[in-house]
Amino acid sequence: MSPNPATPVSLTRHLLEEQRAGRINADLRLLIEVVARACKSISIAVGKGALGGVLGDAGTAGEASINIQGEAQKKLDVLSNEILMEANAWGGHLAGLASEEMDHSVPISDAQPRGNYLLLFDPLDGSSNIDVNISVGTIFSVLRCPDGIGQPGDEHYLQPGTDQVAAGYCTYGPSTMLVLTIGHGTHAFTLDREIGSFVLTQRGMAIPEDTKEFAVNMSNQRFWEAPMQAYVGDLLAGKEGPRGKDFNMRWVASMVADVHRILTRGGIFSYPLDSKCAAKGGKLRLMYEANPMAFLVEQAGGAASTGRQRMLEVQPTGLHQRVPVFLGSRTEVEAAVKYHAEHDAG
Ligand SMILES: O=P(O)(O)OC[C@H]1O[C@](O)(COP(=O)(O)O)[C@@H](O)[C@@H]1O
Ligand SMILES: [Mg+2]
Ligand SMILES: [Mg+2]
Repeated sequence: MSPNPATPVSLTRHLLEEQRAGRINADLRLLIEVVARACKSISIAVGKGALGGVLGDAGTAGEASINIQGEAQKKLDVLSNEILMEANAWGGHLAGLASEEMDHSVPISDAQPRGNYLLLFDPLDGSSNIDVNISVGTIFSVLRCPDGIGQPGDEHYLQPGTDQVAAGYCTYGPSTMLVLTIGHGTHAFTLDREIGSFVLTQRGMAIPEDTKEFAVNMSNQRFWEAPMQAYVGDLLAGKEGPRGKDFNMRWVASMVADVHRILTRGGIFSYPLDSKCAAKGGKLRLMYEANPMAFLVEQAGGAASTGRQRMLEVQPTGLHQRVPVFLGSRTEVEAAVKYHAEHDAG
């Protein structure tokens, strides 16, 4: 439902209304505001592109800088991480944070009393698209810090996605948009560059149940498991095939952009297990990519799965754990899961 443009609702006002309704407390509201402010700074850096000297690989003297994922970091990966770290360094509402770009979580040491929340983020999603001016983004997830512990360690972040108290992403595209849930629907805010604040532009996003659009990196097809081969084979067979309808395909290779399209008009996004990434458990990360996106999608009436389990019920075993991902329009995710279940049942 599009809000009344005559009375724009800023993110601050929206969160205050949520607080008055008892759906969020002041600490969590403040945390989300701080993350949103950091995303505004990242949006400015991304928008400058070559003029800001932010394109290209991090690292010096031809020496690539490799993160814990074994991936060469981009300058914007590092800069976005620093912006989020600095914005949250004063602590207050936060006990600790963890990032795709850092090996271990970082406790907010000098925050007295210690904050109640843990923040996880993918500071720059879609890194392979940075240098070619295609939409990229930031993804974040918020958990409660367990009571009765001193400074949180990596083990305290290993909570299932159902325990998230907030999740969101910011996409840096033609416009900068923040999409957010605190467990009461999924809402979209557009950055009004003139006034410098996020304004509510879509309240209660709703993913259509059915879809004719799928998103997957088809170049990995020969490495997929048999059920995934069969599932996509039937999509490609179109209306002459067992699915009885034609499907279109999209792949931006920025998860934020592909998921934003799905939250806006439906579809299914998948990054399945394949023989190239099987040893790692998948390509995408559970804690700061799959879980926050799954929370947003479910709150918009969609579904999210590993292909074999509801994403939000996966018990995490590692901060940078990877999982297969299927999310989007409910009936289509259920169809993909059914191919895996039938295969596994022999
Ligand atoms: O290069 P591929 O195989 O198409 O993978 C693209 C996927 O990898 C990612 O770029 C991984 O995220 P990062 O850029 O944060 O590492 C996703 O955004 C995207 O969906
Ligand atoms: Mg990512
Ligand atoms: Mg990233």
